[in-house]
This record gives sequence, structure tokens and C-alpha cells, in this order.
Amino acid sequence: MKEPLVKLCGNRSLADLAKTTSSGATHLGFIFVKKTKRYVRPENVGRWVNLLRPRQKLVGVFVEPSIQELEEVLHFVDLDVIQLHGNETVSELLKIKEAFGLPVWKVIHHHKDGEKLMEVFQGVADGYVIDSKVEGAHGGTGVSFDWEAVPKYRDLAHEQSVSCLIAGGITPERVEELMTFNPEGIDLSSGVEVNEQKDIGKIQSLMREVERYVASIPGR
Ligand SMILES: O=C(O)c1ccccc1NCC(=O)[C@H](O)[C@H](O)COP(=O)(O)O
Repeated sequence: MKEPLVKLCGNRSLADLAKTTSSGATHLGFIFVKKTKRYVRPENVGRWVNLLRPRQKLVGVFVEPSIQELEEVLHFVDLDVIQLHGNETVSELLKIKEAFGLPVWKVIHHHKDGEKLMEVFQGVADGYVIDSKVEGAHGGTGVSFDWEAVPKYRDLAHEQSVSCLIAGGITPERVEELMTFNPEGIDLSSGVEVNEQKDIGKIQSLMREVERYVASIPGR
């Protein structure tokens, strides 16, 4: 078992980013989906990351973006990963990979055919984020799915030799329970927020739980 990837997503301000970068998170996420509550302007994100020079990988979250939309963001922000959080097709993923040469993570909204959908993206997606399916929303809902399903998603991604992060309603209080299913990585937004801002206390208590889990891995 390896140390889990930790993605802190939905950074909305320089203050949020200062808190998330100071944690041991491996990935920091930004929502570039217009008309959603965590949308951030790419020019602002470009400025923030230059001020902070984060060591962590930067992930841009999009829903069915056009190539032009992606170009506009990448002009300002040097993303490490493009995360597609909508109903994108294999051919759309291929076009995006060809256009930018960046790793593309596909979000699978957990449902009974989630595994079949991962098979469809085999050899194309460079990673997966498994999130809850909530009517009328794409992500950042604070709603979790049945974590009994985590091992099957993790193993399928492992067979494809790509990463798999679990998202949806994870909180510092519940992360210990989630870790019993040995996810490769976790992705949080609402669970480390208070009043729509990232909360340093919640981030620190999340990272303490993750460290406790890491310390319990045999051979450490
Ligand atoms: O966060 C949003 O507002 C959002 C909007 C549209 C598409 C995706 C969005 N969030 C994606 C994320 O990566 C979240 O981290 C993930 O869904 C987990 O969210 P939460 O349940 O709040 O921890």
C-alpha cells in the first residue's frame, strides 16, 4: 500500500490556496466551470500560483469544455492535469489529449454501470476520479456514495495502470472509515470548507488522519 494521493479541490481565492498549499496535499484543484459557485477566473489562478509557487500538481476541473475554453485557461495557468467532470466521450478525450499533451482524468459518477464506463475509457483516460451522482450537479456536492464500491474501482484503474481518486462528501471525521477501503487517493472540497472558504483547522485534521493511516501501513 502506498501513501494516498490527496487532492484539495475548489480553491476559490489566494487565501484558500495559501491554506491548501501549506498542507501535504499532492494535488490542488480549481473549478473552471462557469456559473458554478467555485468557478475561478484563470487569470486570477495564474497570479495566485505565481505568488505561491506551489510544489503540488495543479488540476483544472472542466465540464465538457471546448478546445478554445481549455486554451483560454492554459494561457494563464500551467496545469499538470485536466479533469473532465461531465459526460465527455472517448473521442473528446482523445482530441483534448492530442491538442495539449497533458494527462486527462475522467470523472465517473458512481452508478451501477460505473465499471463498464471505465472499460470504455481504458487506454485513453490517464486517471479517474469517482464522484457521487447527484441530480442537477456535477461535483462539489458534499454527498458521498457507498464506499463498499471503492475497491472495485481502485482495482480496475490499477489494471489499466492509471490512478483512481475517490471524491464526494469526504470529511476529516469520515476519512478513517474511507481508508479502510484502501483508496489510492482522495479528493475533497466541501469537507474542508467553512462558510465557503477552505478551513485550516479542517485541512490539518484531515492531514493528521491521513498521516495516521500512512503510519499504520505495514513496513513503515
Ligand atoms: O466543486 C464544484 O463546485 C464543482 C462544480 C462542477 C464540477 C465539479 C466540481 N467539483 C469537483 C471536485 O473535484 C470536487 O472536489 C469533488 O466533486 C468532491 O466534492 P465534495 O463532495 O464537495 O468534497
